[in-house]
Amino acid sequence: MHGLNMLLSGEEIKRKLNETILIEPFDESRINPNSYNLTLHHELLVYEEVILDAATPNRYRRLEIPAEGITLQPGLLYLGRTVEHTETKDTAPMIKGRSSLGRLGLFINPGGSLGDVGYCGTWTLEMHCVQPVRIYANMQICQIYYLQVQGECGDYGPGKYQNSSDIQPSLMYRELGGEDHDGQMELNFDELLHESR
Ligand SMILES: O=c1ccn([C@H]2C[C@H](O)[C@@H](COP(=O)(O)OP(=O)(O)OP(=O)(O)O)O2)c(=O)[nH]1
Repeated sequence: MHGLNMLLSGEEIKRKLNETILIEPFDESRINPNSYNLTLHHELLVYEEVILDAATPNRYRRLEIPAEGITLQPGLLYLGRTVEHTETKDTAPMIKGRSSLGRLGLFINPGGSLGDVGYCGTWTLEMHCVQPVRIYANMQICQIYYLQVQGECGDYGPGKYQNSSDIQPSLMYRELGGEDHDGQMELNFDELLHESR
């Protein structure tokens, strides 16, 4: 008989891999005693609004993390994503920023983020820092861990973030009656600058 809210060990994550847990790509060296380290994709989004409005799409700019890294600035929210696509069939996945980065004042999904049983996709990461801090693409940024769930779960299939493969800004506006069609506009300053030359 399993206890409530049991946390899967690293060994159990490996046993369930490709059965009820998918982590793609998977690297055995990133298994921890009771979690697995996920890595940072090379793109970030930063909102370009003076005030973020929960009820409408907000414009954003896309940044590429160069090989030499990028310095994050305090006072801005950076959205990133994991390189890895994950899926679970019968456990609730959670992600949590690594303590090694918390110790640099870089907060990733503060408080940890609870995923849904049945979520398939890459994870959108919410990051902000206390002091300017340099980060690099492909660094091991957060941990995913798995909780066993008591009782039946509904289907997350139609969830609004299901099958994310890009960084996904907030879709809260859909709940608040905001229009989809005026677009969560992506601002391509670099392209505009090129065109005006
Ligand atoms: O920081 C996070 C938290 C969650 N997720 C994924 C996994 C989760 O299963 C899904 C939905 O997350 P959550 O349930 O927290 O979002 P919501 O705002 O309640 O949306 P929904 O109504 O679709 O559940 O998004 C992320 O990518 N990043």
